[in-house]
Parts: sequence; C-alpha cells; structure tokens
Amino acid sequence: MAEASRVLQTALVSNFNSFQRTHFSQLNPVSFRRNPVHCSVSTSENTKTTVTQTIPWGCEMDSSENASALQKWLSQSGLPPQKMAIEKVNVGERGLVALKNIRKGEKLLFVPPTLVISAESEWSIAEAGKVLKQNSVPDWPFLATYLISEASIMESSRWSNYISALPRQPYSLLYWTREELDRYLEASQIRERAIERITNVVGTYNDLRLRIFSKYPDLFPEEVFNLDTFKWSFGILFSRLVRLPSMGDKFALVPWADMMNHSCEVETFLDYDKSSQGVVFTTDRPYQPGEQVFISYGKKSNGELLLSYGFVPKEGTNPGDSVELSVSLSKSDECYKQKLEALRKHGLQASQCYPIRVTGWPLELMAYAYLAVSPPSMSGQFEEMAAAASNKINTNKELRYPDIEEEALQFILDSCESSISKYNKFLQQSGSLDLDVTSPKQLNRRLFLKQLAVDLCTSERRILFRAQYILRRRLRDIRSGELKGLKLFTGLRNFFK
Ligand SMILES: C[S@@+](CC[C@H](N)C(=O)[O-])C[C@H]1O[C@@H](n2cnc3c(N)ncnc32)[C@H](O)[C@@H]1O
Repeated sequence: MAEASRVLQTALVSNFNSFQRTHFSQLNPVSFRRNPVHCSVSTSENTKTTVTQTIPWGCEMDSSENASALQKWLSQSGLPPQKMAIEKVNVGERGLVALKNIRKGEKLLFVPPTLVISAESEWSIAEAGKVLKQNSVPDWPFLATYLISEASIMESSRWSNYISALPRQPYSLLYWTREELDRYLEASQIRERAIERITNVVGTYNDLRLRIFSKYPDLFPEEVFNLDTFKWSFGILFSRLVRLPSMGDKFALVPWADMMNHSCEVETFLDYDKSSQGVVFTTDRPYQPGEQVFISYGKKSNGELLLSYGFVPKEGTNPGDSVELSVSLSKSDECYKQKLEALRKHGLQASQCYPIRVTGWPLELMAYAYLAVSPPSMSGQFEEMAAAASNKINTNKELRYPDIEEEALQFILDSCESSISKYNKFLQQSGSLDLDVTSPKQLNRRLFLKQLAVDLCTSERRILFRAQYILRRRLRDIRSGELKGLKLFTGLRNFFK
C-alpha cells in the first residue's frame, strides 16, 4: 500500500511502448473451469461509463465469513499463531484487532514468503504467465492479470480463500464514474488525478488486449479478461499492494497483512524481516486486547488516500495532508511567450500544481510566482526562476527578488482565493445537490460519495484558509513596513529642508 500507487503512474502505459512483438508456438488449451464476467462497457470512453458489472468473486467489504475462512486457511498454510484476529471494526469495516497486550516496539505478523503474491508467484495456468513474461509485461499489469487469472478458476487456485476475502468492489476513485467525479470533485485537483489514473488503467488494458490477449484467446478469453475485471484487479492493487524495501523494493500482495487499516497517527510500515524470514511490522505504540492495530500506508494527503483507498481521514487528523494549488501564467502578460518557453525548457507548463500544507508552501511555488509577476526588465532572470520552479536545480537555496516579493505573494494569495471560492461553491451547494437516482442502492452510493467529497473538500479548503491567513499577514507586514519606510523618508526630507 505505502508508496506503491505513486510508482504506477510511470510503470503503467509507458512501459508498454517498449513491448516487443514476439511470435509464439501454439499453446495447450486450458483445462480449468473459468468464471466469465460479461463486459458491457465501452473501452475507449471508460471515463464516461456509468455501468460496472459485478465481479463473480470476492465479497462485500464487511464480510466476516470470508475473512474467517481466510484466517483458517492461512493458519493451515504456514502463518504462525497471531496476536491479532480479523474482526469488524469502526474504522475500515474489517481490520486486525489485538487479542493480547501488544508492546511498543514488538514485531508482529511474520507472513512467510510462500504466502506472499509477487511477480515471481507460480501461475495455476502456467502458459498464461509464460506469455506475459515473454512480452516483458511490467509488474503492475502482470500482477493485475495474475490476480484475474487466479480468481477466474475459483477453487482450483491456491489463492481462492484469499481472493474470496477481497472486496468485490474496492473503494477507490477508479469506481467513480466521470459524472460522479465532475459533480463531486470539481473543486479538487484530485479529480484530474483520478481521470488520469482511469485513463492509464484503460490504456494498459487496451495495450494488453491488443498485443497479447487477442493473440491468445484460449488463455485470455475476453469474458474473463476485460475492462471490468481489470478495474477490479487494479483497484485491489492500488489499495493493497505493498513495496517491500528489504526485498529490493519488490511489489507484493501480503495476505493477512493487507487486512490492516491505515492510521495517520502511526508511522510503522510493512517490510520483509531477514532474521525471521517473514513480512513484519514493528509497532510504534502499545495496544490492549480489543483495540484495532494500525499501520501507515505512507505520508499521503487526504486526496491521495481517497484516490487509492477510497476513504478520507477525519478533518485535522492527517499531519501529511496537503492540497494541490493550481497556478497559471496570465495570457495577457506581454512576456507570456518568453516565460512559457523558460518553463517548457524545464519540463513545466503554463499551468502548474503545487502542494500547499498547513505548514506552508514549497519554494518552487514561490519561484513560479516570481516568474509569473516579473516585469519585462527581469527577463534575464526568467530562466533561473523557471529552473527553481521545476526543482531541477539541486539546491534548497531560496530565490529572492525583494522588488517583486509583494506581487509574488499577492499572486499566490489570488490563486488560493480563487480556489477557495470553488470549494465554497461546492460546499454551499452540497446540501441541495440533486442526487438524481432511482434506486435505494444508488441513493446510498451517491450519499456515500457525496459525504467523501464533502470531507475531502472541507479538509482541502481548511489548508487553503490557513495559507490565505499567512499570506495576508505577510503582505500586511510588507505593506506596513513600506509605509513606515516612506514616513521615515518623508520625515528626514522635511528635517533637512
Ligand atoms: C489494505 S485494505 C485494509 C483491509 C480492509 N479494511 C478490508 O476489510 O479488506 C485497505 C482498505 O481498507 C479501508 N481502510 C483502510 N484504512 C482506513 C481508514 N483509516 N478509514 C477508513 N477505511 C480504511 C479502505 O477501504 C481501504 O481501501
């Protein structure tokens, strides 16, 4: 979970461009009974789809029966006795709860490598795995295909108990329709990230279909390997895949460990422990019997947590929270072309996003603001401003241009205020938003999504309010300092007169 989703952005579609076209000999027909999923959605316009087929495997997010079966199977398959059990919980629906007193600094879990799913895991349908390997499919799409392949053969897969305990519909923005994203997340930049991610998943599936699946329909029938099943498997990877630093940053699904929910108040994460030869984590606080035990999915903003995991922490509880502020060059700026050229040279666009935290904003944003407000007389500095805005210069030295500092701060303040007004609009309207649904199930879903959006927008706006307060105070100080300077100057001039 921690860190894994960030890597996907680069690992997905781009790697497919380097696929080699290979010819294969005829493969043996598959003898497993498969469970088809009929896909009725258009692949090219996925971000606009409203229909998602139900996946025939997995369970409801809160199913404790499937979780008990998983727990039993894991113990029989080599998971050592645990100090925790899967239970229904208040935070995260199902989670691991302490059965005994757990000390701070204690190692827990010890999931052996035989119970870990990675790109090296054995395929029940060996030929399918061989084809993907021959085509050098990167880890994420490889694992997504593996998961579907194992899920589709049900009890014939050694992972069937694990897959049966996975949610049938993971809570992530992958499952929001374009209409829902537009309606509820209009004010937040996370909407763009979700659209980009959905596009990546669709692109990845289409690439696999074109290059591999269509050539081996016996191994990868479309009733099983389609956009709905890929959305599910990517949803599972986004919300459960971990990167194990001590195993050379290997990506893995770790059954049992992935029943642990996230808390912003803990900093401990999963890793492979060479001495005990298992996946463990070390507690950074004590737990009493009955208490839910948490790990950290990484220092993520509330928006990122919603994007990959489908939840928003309670307002003010996430110290790693941030909001993306969008800033743009003014098209009416007489140096627009020159400034844009300087930005492009450093891989930036006319519009950029920078993260704002309660503690402040990055130096890169200030550099961008200097560039945006600088007059033609400063064209000699455009280049260094753009470089600093892109963070390509490996220095933490703050650029300072005292003559235009006030304008630069005002520029950031204006951008914050324009963003705040979008949040205000959404939050004011949210009470009266037409949910526009016909069935009670749909109504529940819409209410749930709306609440998530309200929680996210409230927390993002809160950070912007804080930035607005700091910026206004700084500007007031600069202006009153200037005024004092002016008064002193006039006083001295009068004196000498
Ligand atoms: C790795 S799984 C954890 C196990 C999961 N609760 C289950 O029952 O399968 C991650 C998912 O758990 C839920 N989750 C984790 N931490 C949470 C939290 N702090 N608040 C709400 N939901 C959480 C989210 O649905 C997330 O997508």
